[in-house]
Amino acid sequence: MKCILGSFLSYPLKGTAPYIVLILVDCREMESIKDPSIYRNPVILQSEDLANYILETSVYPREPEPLKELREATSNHPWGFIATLPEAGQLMTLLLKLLNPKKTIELGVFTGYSLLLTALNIPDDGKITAIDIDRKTYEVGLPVIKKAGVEHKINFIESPALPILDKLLEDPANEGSFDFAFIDADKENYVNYHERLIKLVKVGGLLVYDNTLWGGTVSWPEDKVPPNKRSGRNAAIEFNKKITKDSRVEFALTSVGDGLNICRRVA
Ligand SMILES: C[S@@+](CC[C@H](N)C(=O)[O-])C[C@H]1O[C@@H](n2cnc3c(N)ncnc32)[C@H](O)[C@@H]1O
Ligand SMILES: O=c1cc(-c2ccc(O)cc2)oc2c(O)c(O)ccc12
Repeated sequence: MKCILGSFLSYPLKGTAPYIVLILVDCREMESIKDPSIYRNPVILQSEDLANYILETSVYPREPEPLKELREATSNHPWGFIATLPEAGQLMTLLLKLLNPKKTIELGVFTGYSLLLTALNIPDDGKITAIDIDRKTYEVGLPVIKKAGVEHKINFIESPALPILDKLLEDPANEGSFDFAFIDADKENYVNYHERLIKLVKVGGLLVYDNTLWGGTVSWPEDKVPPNKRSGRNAAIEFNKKITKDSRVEFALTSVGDGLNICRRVA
């Protein structure tokens, strides 16, 4: 279906009647033009060129081969754009190297980019509890995870995350037992995840939340945000507000990728 992108009056020949020229585009393209999320980091960074500069000079050249392979396998998936961005992955890798966690948890696996990078950066006897409602997407990346020799570190659980966190909290031995948590599932539940994870992650451990700037829309007036982006934008605003007031963490709301809110449990 075609949509009207623009129009103008044309006078082809002197003395002839003017006619209206309509500029038609495919409606899906029109949707993209109105929706800045098709551009990587459209508002968070100054420009698309700057995002590409970071990727081409610093991220892609140092991206480990298995992650590149998994990212390429994901690019064919219709929902490929929701995967954790490689520049966010690079910062996570650095955090993992600094923290050296043994026991981690991930909410929102999709095809496994953040999961694989975590598995590559914890010790051989390290363990990741990885939770997602959809095992099929995990299976897209699983051959790459197996080839990288890190599947034994992963306990994949196909389930909504909240009941699994509640189940973990039924056993007091799990309290303060995780070194690192990465949260990238449904954004509307971030505040609920935080209340559980703050008890599961030890003092000194990290909780890293993705998409906390939601394409830059957190700073837009709500009526300027496309309706399909409002729920994520409002969830990110509510979550960031909660973290700012939460004395149990020190944190940095960073503009890497789609906005990583990096929290360290201090109490
Ligand atoms: C943005 S993707 C995760 C991207 C992933 N971290 C990566 O590196 O590619 C979000 C994932 O959260 C999952 N999800 C959505 N709601 C969920 C829930 N309530 N509990 C667990 N997973 C959920 C979706 O199935 C999807 O795979
Ligand atoms: O456009 C999205 C959507 C999601 C999303 C939506 C609903 C869920 O239950 C989970 C995730 O996540 C995204 C994401 O993590 C991202 O980095 C970019 C875009 C989206």
